[in-house]
Amino acid sequence: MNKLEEQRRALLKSFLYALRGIRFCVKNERNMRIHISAAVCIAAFSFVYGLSTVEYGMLFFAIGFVIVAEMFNTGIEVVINLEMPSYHNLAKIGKDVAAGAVLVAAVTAILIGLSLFLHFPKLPDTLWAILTTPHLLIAFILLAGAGVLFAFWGNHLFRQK
Ligand SMILES: Nc1ncnc2c1ncn2[C@@H]1O[C@H](COP(=O)(O)OP(=O)(O)OP(=O)(O)O)[C@@H](O)[C@H]1O
Repeated sequence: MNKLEEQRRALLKSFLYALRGIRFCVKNERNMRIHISAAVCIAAFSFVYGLSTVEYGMLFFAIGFVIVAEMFNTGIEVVINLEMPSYHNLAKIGKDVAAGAVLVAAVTAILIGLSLFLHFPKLPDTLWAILTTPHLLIAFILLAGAGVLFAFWGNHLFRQK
């Protein structure tokens, strides 16, 4: 195997490990699935609402920020559980700080969401348009229902090892 092929394989492997990490979080962390479901519903709403390119950038950054925070939290929890399965004050601080980071990210995302969507009369007009357009209403009800199912029972979609 030549050097280039070796590098290509190493790159592919690290990409697969990263995907495995994402899969672990989605499978094992209900909060992660709640974030994903909420993000999909908000993204769908934003397409009806209509945002500028910069606003879409802010929205997707806020979504990614929360998901990344949740993944770091999960990683820290796993390492603490490995190193300190019994009660320890430092383990408690570590987990509480990691959970605090997710809370900060979520509050930041909510503030960004409010600054993007809290515009009058655009917000009530969009909600009214969804409520009075049957295909949009059905699409959002199905999306919200699927989101709830995925958030609370989505772990069953994964093969149990
Ligand atoms: N080994 C430990 N020593 C001391 N306190 C701990 C320990 N493990 C957990 N805790 C405390 O219990 C809280 C909950 O921990 P847990 O591991 O159950 O995470 P969690 O809140 O269920 O996270 P998630 O819902 O994201 O999986 C922590 O924030 C921490 O305060």
